[in-house]
Amino acid sequence: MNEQVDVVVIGLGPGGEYAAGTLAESGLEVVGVEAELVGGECPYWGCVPSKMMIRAGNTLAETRRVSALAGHADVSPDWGRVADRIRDEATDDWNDQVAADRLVAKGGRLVRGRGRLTGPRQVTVGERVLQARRGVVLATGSRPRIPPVPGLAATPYWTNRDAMAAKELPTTMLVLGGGAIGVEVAQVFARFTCRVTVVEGQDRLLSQEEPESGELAAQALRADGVTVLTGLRARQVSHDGTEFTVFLEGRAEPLRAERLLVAAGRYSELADLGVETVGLDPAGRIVPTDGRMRAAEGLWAVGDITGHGAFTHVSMYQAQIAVRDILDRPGPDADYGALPRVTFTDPEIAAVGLTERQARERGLRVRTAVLPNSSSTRGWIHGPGGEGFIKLVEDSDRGVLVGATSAGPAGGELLYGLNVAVHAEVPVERLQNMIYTYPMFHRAIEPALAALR
Ligand SMILES: Cc1cc2nc3c(=O)[nH]c(=O)nc-3n(C[C@H](O)[C@H](O)[C@H](O)COP(=O)(O)OP(=O)(O)OC[C@H]3O[C@@H](n4cnc5c(N)ncnc54)[C@H](O)[C@@H]3O)c2cc1C
Ligand SMILES: NC(=O)c1ccc[n+]([C@@H]2O[C@H](COP(=O)([O-])OP(=O)(O)OC[C@H]3O[C@@H](n4cnc5c(N)ncnc54)[C@H](O)[C@@H]3O)[C@@H](O)[C@H]2O)c1
Repeated sequence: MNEQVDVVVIGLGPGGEYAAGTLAESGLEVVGVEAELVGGECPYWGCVPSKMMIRAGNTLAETRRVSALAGHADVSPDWGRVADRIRDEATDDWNDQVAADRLVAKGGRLVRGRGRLTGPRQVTVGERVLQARRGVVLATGSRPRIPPVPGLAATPYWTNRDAMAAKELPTTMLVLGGGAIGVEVAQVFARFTCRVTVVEGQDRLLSQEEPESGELAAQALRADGVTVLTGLRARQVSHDGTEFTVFLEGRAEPLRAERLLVAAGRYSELADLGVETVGLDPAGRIVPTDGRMRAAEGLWAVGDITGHGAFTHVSMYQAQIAVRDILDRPGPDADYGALPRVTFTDPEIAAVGLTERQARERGLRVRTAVLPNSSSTRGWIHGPGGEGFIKLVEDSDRGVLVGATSAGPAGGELLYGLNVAVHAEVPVERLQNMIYTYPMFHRAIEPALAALR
């Protein structure tokens, strides 16, 4: 069956769904192709359920601080409440009808199935061949990377999908990987009394971020009873029907646990997308794009597949740019200089732009400052749970911030001001002469600016 349409969007995660819906609303004939659930990883197995868990875990942690601040509270964690809320409020029990209807209400058409490029501006889904007059948007996201550890593939390991859908928590869990997923899930599960061990191959948690961020994450996890092992890799994994046994390099004693969560990064599979039919490398790790998200003639790519940061906000930002380009509307090219990200541990660890190391590697002349929250009035008032810091990275030749980290109880929200400063290249001298509200956590930015060395 051959059909002519204006645009075909393959993959309806956050970026694809936005692009398909917006293009359809603008009057184009749009087909969205989705192999699983409309909405993608974020609402069903990613951001939304994980943040719902974290909200619950943080509530428990806060009540445990009552004794230090306000009296006495007895808390009995109940994972059932969290699992129910994820089923009822977040995922509709992993049913995407509402999202599918939303696309149709905007004028789009949904084709369920796995799409692949079969030539320029052409997508095939099963027997159906869709010819897209304007072009195709590729938004097929990413999947968990399973490291090639001997034995691992044959075991019933968990990925983020199993962790997000868990109706009951295991009593013990090993987490392979101390990145964003590893630390967020480890802390929540520990707060619901699961005994968790995180094994991270690099010498610190959150290894892409500032060293201070990794240290803070490790401190926070340890305070919740998590065992944190860094600089160690698994060399053999097995499962005996009940329990996992994991041998680590350089250690004779194995680790054992009821569950093993693999959180060792994600990858995009291009081999089955037919990208070679439009001149792209099917063995590539990402789809390279220009500033307008163009990947080839009549092809745009957005989201995790572009390799510019596996975040929902990146996918949606890119989708906005691709939509503008498809509709021939003016607007700036994609700019990743002020890419914000937040790891939702308690305390939240947020960052924008370059780390100190990245800035130095780019040959910038760098001044930095690190200020602990405890040195600010608000940090001191907050007491337990107020741990964190502000770190600033300045390109001293230009006198602007090129990176910043804000960690603390509101670290993610506080990042917004720093995000604007980095994005808009606000001169440090101007930042030093504005009024900072007393006694907010963000007030620590003022002395941090003064401490740049
Ligand atoms: C546990 C977890 C927590 C996260 N938390 C956050 C967070 O707090 N904040 C944040 O910004 N990001 C977070 N992320 C990352 C975020 O979920 C992803 O960056 C985002 O979902 C990527 O969007 P995307 O548009 O690239 O597509 P995806 O969400 O990856 O969706 C791609 C869609 O394409 C479909 N598809 C794939 N191949 C085909 C095909 N051939 N044909 C048809 N359909 C296809 C898939 O079924 C899927 O629905 C988290 C991720 C995880 C796993
Ligand atoms: N709050 C958020 O925005 C949020 C939350 C979760 C996930 N995400 C996104 O999803 C992506 C995937 O998350 P992730 O945590 O799986 O990946 P990640 O890339 O953030 O971290 C993976 C970690 O696993 C380690 N690792 C890899 N192989 C290993 C091995 N064999 N043994 C031990 N450690 C190993 C890596 O060194 C790395 O630190 C993130 O990069 C992020 O973009 C975002």
